[in-house]
Amino acid sequence: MTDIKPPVPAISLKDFESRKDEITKELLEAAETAGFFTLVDHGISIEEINDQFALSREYFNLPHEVKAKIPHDIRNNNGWEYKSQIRPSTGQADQKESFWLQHDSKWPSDEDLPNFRAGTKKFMSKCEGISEKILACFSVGLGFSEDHLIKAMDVTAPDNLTQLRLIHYMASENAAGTWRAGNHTDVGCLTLLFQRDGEDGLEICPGRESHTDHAIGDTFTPLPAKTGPIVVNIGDMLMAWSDDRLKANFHRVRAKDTGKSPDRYSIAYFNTGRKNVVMQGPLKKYPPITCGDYFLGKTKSQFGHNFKKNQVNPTVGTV
Ligand SMILES: O=C(O)CCC(=O)C(=O)O
Ligand SMILES: [Fe+2]
Repeated sequence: MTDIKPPVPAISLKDFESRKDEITKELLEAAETAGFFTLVDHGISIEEINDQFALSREYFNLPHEVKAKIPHDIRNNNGWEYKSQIRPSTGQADQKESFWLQHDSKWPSDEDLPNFRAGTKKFMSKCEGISEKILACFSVGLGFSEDHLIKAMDVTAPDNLTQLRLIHYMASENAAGTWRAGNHTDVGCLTLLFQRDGEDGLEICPGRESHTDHAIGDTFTPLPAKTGPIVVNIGDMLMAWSDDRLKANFHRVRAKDTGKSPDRYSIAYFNTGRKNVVMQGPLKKYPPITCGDYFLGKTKSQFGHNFKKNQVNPTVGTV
């Protein structure tokens, strides 16, 4: 098998403190162009990643009635959803199930799923540590104080909106005409995505950013799935917050048009500004808006509430 080189830069976080300036440069360059990069030497071991995927698989293997004890709640976007997310770009439900979590959201009991809560929270903390490093670099790069974006996404604050999302795309056959995840940009600030060897399907579209349209008909490039490197991308909120300097680019997940596609599991950690924090870029390109208004407005449109195809957010771009 040929080893396909990922079409985005791999950025090492090794010796972060002493190499911060150099890393900041690399992160900015990637975020201002592809809007995607991978992180290596980030401090989460392959074993820790595999352990979290094992917990995720155990969760999705539960009977539907058990998962339905914590249904997706549009008010806070937490809980379990099954084939219910409609992307404005496709008008169809994504062929997947997912479980959205926050530290203080509803969790499956230890009787239903032993060790899930403790293990997953530990994983979330690891994601927080990595996110803080990247957010510190972006803060400085954008001309804010180093802790500007970190404070705005502080997961210990009661109004925090940052979430972990476990995702399971079911195995399929001859999937032409369906989408595992239709073209979209992420709503929040900074997404950390974990994938597993052999479970390809993610495709990205550098140069096609959220404030244009849905990238329909554009050429997407596969980003092969690998256990270890973290795929990172910029979301709409950080694009607006940076006066469009950092790009929230389109991506999607596909199964094979013909033949079998195995199950795909992915884990996304979505850093999002806190509900009551007012976001505005250093150049004030857009009017100030609270992260809560921005985020909930966009999220609702994807779960059948206030859904309008090609809806345009008055502040910035498409949803
Ligand atoms: O599963 C993936 O690889 C991508 C998921 C994604 O893009 C999302 O949930 O926003
Ligand atoms: Fe996404």
